[in-house]
Amino acid sequence: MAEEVDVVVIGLGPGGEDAAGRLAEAGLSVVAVESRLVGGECPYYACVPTKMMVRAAGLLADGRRVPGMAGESTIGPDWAPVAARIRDEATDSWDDKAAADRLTGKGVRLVRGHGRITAPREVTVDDRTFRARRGVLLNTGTSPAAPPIDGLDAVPYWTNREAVQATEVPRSLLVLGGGVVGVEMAQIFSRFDSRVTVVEAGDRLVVNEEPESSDLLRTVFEREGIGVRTGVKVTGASHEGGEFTLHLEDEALTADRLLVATGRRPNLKGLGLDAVGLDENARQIPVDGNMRAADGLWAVGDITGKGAFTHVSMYQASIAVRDILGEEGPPAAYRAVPRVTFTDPEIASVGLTEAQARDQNLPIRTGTAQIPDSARGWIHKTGNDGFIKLVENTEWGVLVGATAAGPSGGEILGALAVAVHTEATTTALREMIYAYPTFHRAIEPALTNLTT
Ligand SMILES: Cc1cc2nc3c(=O)[nH]c(=O)nc-3n(C[C@H](O)[C@H](O)[C@H](O)COP(=O)(O)OP(=O)(O)OC[C@H]3O[C@@H](n4cnc5c(N)ncnc54)[C@H](O)[C@@H]3O)c2cc1C
Ligand SMILES: NC(=O)c1ccc[n+]([C@@H]2O[C@H](COP(=O)([O-])OP(=O)(O)OC[C@H]3O[C@@H](n4cnc5c(N)ncnc54)[C@H](O)[C@@H]3O)[C@@H](O)[C@H]2O)c1
Repeated sequence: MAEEVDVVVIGLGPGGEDAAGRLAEAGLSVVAVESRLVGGECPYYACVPTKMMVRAAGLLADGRRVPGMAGESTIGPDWAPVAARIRDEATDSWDDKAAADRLTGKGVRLVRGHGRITAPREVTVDDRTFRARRGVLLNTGTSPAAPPIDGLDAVPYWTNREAVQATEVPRSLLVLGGGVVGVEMAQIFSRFDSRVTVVEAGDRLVVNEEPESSDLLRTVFEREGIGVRTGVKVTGASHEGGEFTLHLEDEALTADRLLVATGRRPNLKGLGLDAVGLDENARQIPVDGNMRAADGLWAVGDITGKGAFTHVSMYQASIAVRDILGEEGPPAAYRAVPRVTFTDPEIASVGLTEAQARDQNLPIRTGTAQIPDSARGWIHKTGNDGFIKLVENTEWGVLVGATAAGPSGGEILGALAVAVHTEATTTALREMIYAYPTFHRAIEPALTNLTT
C-alpha cells in the first residue's frame, strides 16, 4: 500500500538536499531518498575536499615563491594534514550523519536506498512505495565515467572519489583526461612532489574554455614540471608489479597511480524514467524554465545538462521549490553561468567563449589584457600569469562572455559575471572607476582593446 506524501525527492545532491529542506520548512510532507551520502558528490568527493587540497597545494607554491621576493624558504610537503583535514573537517570520515540530522531537523523524512519511479508521481524504494501528491523532484547527479580503453576496467585506477581519500601522495601519477578534474588534481599532486603527466585525447587542456586558457595552463604546468600530452590516443591500460601503464600508439607511460578523469555519466539508469515517458539512456533530462521535466516531475543539477556545478544545482533547486509551491518567478536563465577551474592561475569564466559566440553567429569583438602588464600584476611578480578576455556583442554593446585567468581569477570574475548577468553596457563599464592597483583593474585595458 502506497504512503501519501506531498513531494518525493530522489537524490540528495546540493540541489535536492536544499530543495527537500525548503519544501519541508514550507509545510509540505517531504520524503527524501538517498542511496549514498546526503549532500551528494560536492561535500564528500568533489568541491569541498578538492578545494582543501588546492588550498594546501597553493600554500606550498607560495612558499616556493619566497626566494627572490622575501628571503629564503625550505618547503617540506606533507600530505598528512591534508588527508586529516578532509577526513575530519570536510567529510567526517565520509559519514553524513550531521547532514542527515540537519535535514530531518527541518522535517524531511529521509529514506535510505535506491529510488525508482514506478508510475507518474510514484516512487518505490525497496519494498516501500510513496505517492507524491504534488510530484517528484530528481537530483540524482553523476558518477565518474571511464572510456572504453582495452584493459582499463581490470586495473585499480583512481577516480575523484579515491583521490580525495588518498592517505599518501603517489611518487608518480598519470592523469587520464585534461578537463577540470584532471587539471586541478594534476597540479595538486605535482605540488606535493608527485611526478605527474596529464594525458588528454583532445588537442588542448580545459577544452570548454578559451584556447588562451588552455595555452596558459599548459605553459604553467610545463614550467612546474607537469607533463602534458594532448591529442593522444590511449590504446590500452595495464597494472603489473604495482605499476600502472597507459599504452599510447607509439609509447608507454608508467606511474605508481592512475587517475581517470574523463568526464561523468548521469545517474539515470534504473531510475524508472520510462514510467514517465523519458529515456534513461539519454545524456540529460530536458527541463523547462521552471525545472519541469514532465507532469508532476522536476529535475535539477548535473542531470539537466545546464552546467555541472554546485551553484547551478542550487540555483535550479530554488526555482523548482518556487514552482512546486505554486509561486511565480522568472524562469531559469543560463546566460551568465560562472565557472572556476581552481588551478593556479585560476581559470574563471562566465557566459560564452569567443568560439561559442561565433557558432551562434553573434556579431562580436573581443578584447584581452595580460595580467603581468597591469600594475598589480607587475607588483605581484612571481605567480602573476593570467589575462582578462572579454567577448562583446557589438549589436547590443554588452558583454556576452568573459574570462578572468590569473591569481584570484574566480574573485575577479564576480565583476564580469555581474556585467554579463545585468547586461551592463560596455560604455557603462568604460565609465566605471577600477580601484588601483587591483587585478580587476585589468578589465579596463581589456575594454580598450576590444576589436573585431
Ligand atoms: C572532483 C570534482 C570537483 C568539483 N569541484 C566543483 C567546484 O569546485 N565547484 C562546483 O560548483 N562544482 C564542482 N564540481 C561539480 C559538483 O560536484 C556537482 O555539480 C555537484 O555535486 C552538483 O551535483 P548534483 O546536484 O547534480 O548531484 P550530486 O552531487 O551528483 O548528487 C546526487 C546524489 O543522488 C544520489 N542518487 C543518485 N541516484 C539515486 C537514486 N536512484 N536513488 C537515491 N539516490 C540517488 C547519489 O547517491 C548522490 O548522493 C566538482 C566535481 C568533481 C567530480
Ligand atoms: N572547479 C569546478 O567547478 C569543477 C571541478 C571539477 C569538476 N567540475 C565539474 O565536473 C565536470 C566533470 O569534470 P571532468 O574533468 O571529469 O570532465 P570534463 O568533461 O571536463 O573533461 C574530461 C576530459 O577527458 C578527456 N577524455 C575523454 N576520454 C578520454 C580518453 N580516452 N583519453 C584521454 N582523454 C580523454 C576529454 O577530452 C576531456 O578533456 C566538469 O564538466 C565540471 O562541470 C567542476
